[in-house]
Amino acid sequence: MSGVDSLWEILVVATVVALAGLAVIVGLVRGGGKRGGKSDTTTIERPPTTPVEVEPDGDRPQPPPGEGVEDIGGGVAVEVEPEPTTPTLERPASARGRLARLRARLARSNNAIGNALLALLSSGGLDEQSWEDVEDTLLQADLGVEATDELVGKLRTRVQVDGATDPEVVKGWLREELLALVDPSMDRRVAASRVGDRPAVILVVGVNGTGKTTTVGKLARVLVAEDKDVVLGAADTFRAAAADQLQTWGERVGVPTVRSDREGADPASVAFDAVKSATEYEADVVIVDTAGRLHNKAGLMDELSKVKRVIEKQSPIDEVLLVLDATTGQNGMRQAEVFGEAVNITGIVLSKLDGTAKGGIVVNVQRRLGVPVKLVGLGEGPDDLAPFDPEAFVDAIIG
Ligand SMILES: Nc1nc2c(ncn2[C@@H]2O[C@H](COP(=O)(O)OP(=O)(O)OP(=O)(O)O)[C@@H](O)[C@H]2O)c(=O)[nH]1
Repeated sequence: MSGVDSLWEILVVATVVALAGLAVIVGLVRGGGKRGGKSDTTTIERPPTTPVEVEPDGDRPQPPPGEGVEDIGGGVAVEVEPEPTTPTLERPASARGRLARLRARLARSNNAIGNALLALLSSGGLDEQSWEDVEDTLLQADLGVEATDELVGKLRTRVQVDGATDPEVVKGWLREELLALVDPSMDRRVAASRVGDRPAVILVVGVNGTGKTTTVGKLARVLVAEDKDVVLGAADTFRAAAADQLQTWGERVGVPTVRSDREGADPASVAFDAVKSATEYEADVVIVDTAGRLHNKAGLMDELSKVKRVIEKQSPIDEVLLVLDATTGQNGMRQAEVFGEAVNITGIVLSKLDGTAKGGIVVNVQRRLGVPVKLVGLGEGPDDLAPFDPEAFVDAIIG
């Protein structure tokens, strides 16, 4: 064998060895983000760490369409490379006083109830027809038959005994009675603090399109504003974009998302991995988003029970939040009941309360389910989720 041949052989062997080594390194790096026994299905997506904090996008003007294209004259446009940007973190609005801040939105859609009631009650000499009108107004606001009867009964007694028609006095009664129905004594805290040596676990459920993913993203912001370490779990593996959507919410406030690489992956397995990662990460709380499901599809409700059971193999669940679209009325009540049977609901999130004059649903759903409304969604903006405050709510309704 010539010297040249053996040189070639050495070169070939060295190249093969180098390529094999490179392959091993790439494999290790890629595998680095995967977790536990289910490492082939989920990854934890950590957001970039960032030195700069900015206010949320919500109120910032968006770049005009066509930005990045520069007209260099003569009708010729060339693409301009965008300036490299430093990834930035948003600073979410503090949770305190959010409902007061959003009160105008609540009032805009629900003031009509208060105004109609006050007009009727202050009109003096209330006859049967007027009381029926009061009842209708309350029913239209989705207060429910039982609570409506109760409220009208109490107001009738007070009007009979006192006979007052002074609008301010009547307003005071209405405020008192509505507040009693909303029940300020209920514990509305969201369980989001570490329990012993483990993170709190929050599971978010509901039918399609009620606003679950949006709520999880907004809730993460509420908790980040309270300086909590949050991990998100994208167990909505049914809708392709849901995990991306959730991850984007997380990245905006520096929160990692545990998600599957594979569309249609087992949601229980992703939920399990999310809780596991949150434990390893020593997070304060993990919030698991689930796919929207119709309450009348038994298979899907079984799947949800399985997600719950599988998480519980690893950690107790501290909070199961049912997201209800406030505009769905009685159908929403039925959903609430069925979900309540499948998983033990501990709190309600009423989304889209900004677009409906049906604020009475707060009372109705609490009674039917026996669990408190803990959060309300009042818009599509990132900070349009507020802890539910009974007093601010009633004040917004009656003006
Ligand atoms: N006006 C208003 N819109 C909301 C609110 N919450 C959510 N939405 C909108 O509702 C739509 C559905 O929200 P998603 O979070 O994608 O709903 P989802 O329940 O996760 O959907 P599925 O996963 O398909 O079941 C989006 O357009 C949200 O912006 C709210 O409080 N007010």
